[in-house]
Amino acid sequence: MSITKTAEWAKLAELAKTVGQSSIREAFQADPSRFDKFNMKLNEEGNDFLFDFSKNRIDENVMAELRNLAKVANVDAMKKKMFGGEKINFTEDRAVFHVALRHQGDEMSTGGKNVMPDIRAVQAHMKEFCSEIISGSWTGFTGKKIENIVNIGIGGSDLGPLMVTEALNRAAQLDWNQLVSNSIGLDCPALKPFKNHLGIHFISNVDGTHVSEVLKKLDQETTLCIIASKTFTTQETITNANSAKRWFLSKAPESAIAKHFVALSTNKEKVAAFGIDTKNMFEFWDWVGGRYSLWSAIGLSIALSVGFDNYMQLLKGAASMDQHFLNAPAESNIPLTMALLGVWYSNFLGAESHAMLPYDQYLHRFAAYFQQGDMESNGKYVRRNGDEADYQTGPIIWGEPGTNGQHAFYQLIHQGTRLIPADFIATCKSHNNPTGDGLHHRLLLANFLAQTEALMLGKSSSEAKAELEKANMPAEQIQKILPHKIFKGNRPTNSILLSELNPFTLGQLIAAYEHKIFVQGIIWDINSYDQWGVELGKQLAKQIEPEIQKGSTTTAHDSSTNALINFINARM
Ligand SMILES: O=P(O)(O)OC[C@H]1O[C@](O)(CO)[C@@H](O)[C@@H]1O
Repeated sequence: MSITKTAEWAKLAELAKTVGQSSIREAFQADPSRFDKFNMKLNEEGNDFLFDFSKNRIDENVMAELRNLAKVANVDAMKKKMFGGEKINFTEDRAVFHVALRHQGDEMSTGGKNVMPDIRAVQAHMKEFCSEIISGSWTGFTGKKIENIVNIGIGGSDLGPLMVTEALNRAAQLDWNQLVSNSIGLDCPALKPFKNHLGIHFISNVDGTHVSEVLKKLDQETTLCIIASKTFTTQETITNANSAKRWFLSKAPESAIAKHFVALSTNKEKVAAFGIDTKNMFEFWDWVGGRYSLWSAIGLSIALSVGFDNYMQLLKGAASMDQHFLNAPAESNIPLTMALLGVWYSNFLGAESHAMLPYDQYLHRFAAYFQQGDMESNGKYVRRNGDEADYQTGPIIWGEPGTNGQHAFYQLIHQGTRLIPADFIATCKSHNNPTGDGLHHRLLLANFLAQTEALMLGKSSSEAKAELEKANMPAEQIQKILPHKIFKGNRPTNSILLSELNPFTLGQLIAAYEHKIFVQGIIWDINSYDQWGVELGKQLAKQIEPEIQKGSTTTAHDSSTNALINFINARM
């Protein structure tokens, strides 16, 4: 039965006409303890995680009905199946078991096999390798230490490591206290740096510009290439890897490949065929989805960048969120609540997108990472039974860090015609304090807080009018300008506050969003763990590639595709 035919769905559709249209501003005025009712907190290993969802068009009734919807959709049973290693990715006949990769105990089984010994063996290999590279005991073909790491991969084999290495990029290179002679003391305590001396680079796009621009700055003697590909067949990655090999061999002998190329993959044969010694391969398994793979060997570039211990802290943070998701009751379950709010806006209030707005420059790739995480997972119209969904599924995920976004697209969130629920993410402490008195971080947080308040409150006609009158604007002018100065408000936001950004809290944050995606996929009755939708374009690209030849013409396609190919071929 379609979820839309349930009594719970019908009740929510009714509530959408009342509570869904009601004023959040008035709800706060009517209930001074609204925040207390609609926030959830975690404290793990000295790290605080606050999820405030009080600035939403909800009441207790709506939340209870949303939780009932999760119940009829069997979220709890499916959650147990995922953590139990069952093959819930039925179109690929695979378990969805990335949670095992960050498990802190000794047993997690799928298909009757405890996978923890294999996971620990790969982690031990990663640890040893990281220690050799970071300490410099691993040397290149001319005896020099490795200085630069290049991760060659795409999608899940790129975006996770890229996002996390950027997020933990705090290095101990800039001590503002020494630069600012009249420092008035640190408001923001200096936090621990994570990043070490290694340069980390990423090559993903098949555009030859990407590989060229990255490699031109590097030296073959001191560079390590990590070829990251679950399948080791992805066209972009193999093309880039071959070009990197060509670049390397222009200066080094074939025998030096073992010191400068390692592979992260599930496919031993293809790795060997590429010319990488399988001793230098870090394995993972088919039950790790590409977009959930940063917890596996795919995280090697992260471990190299911030050290193995910090990498394990990231996994530990994710594991703590796993336990919370698995065991916390629905009434205090953060990922479940994030998911239910998304369903509320997508399915009952017509929202088409969801903005992710981290007020933290280190998280500048966070939205890009979850574009794949969410949209490749839940961008599907076919239900698990093969029927077409008669409701909206995955939203469009987008976002940029604040405050930059404020000067770019927030106009549309404030006064546009669309409803855009948004997650605002910030940290209480900053890693950087250029003025010595915490000014930057206070301004950042003031903007973070002001935006969610403004989106919720809006500005009424009388408020806008009073402002204009105070500025002594002539009545005629006020009349003309007033409609443009009104903000309807009532725009929903969640606020997520971390005490600080560190490997542990980052792990928690990522895992929370992963589980949100899981819950939504269950409610929408889709398989969140396959990605057949990216196949058709790949197939056609393979067919078209040989037709792109200087001077040749084609009539094999529709008139637009033919004309485009012929236009290119005439100008190459
Ligand atoms: O790691 P691989 O096998 O090279 O795949 C890269 C990416 O390609 C996809 O299969 C499709 O975009 C992703 O799911 C995956 O993360």
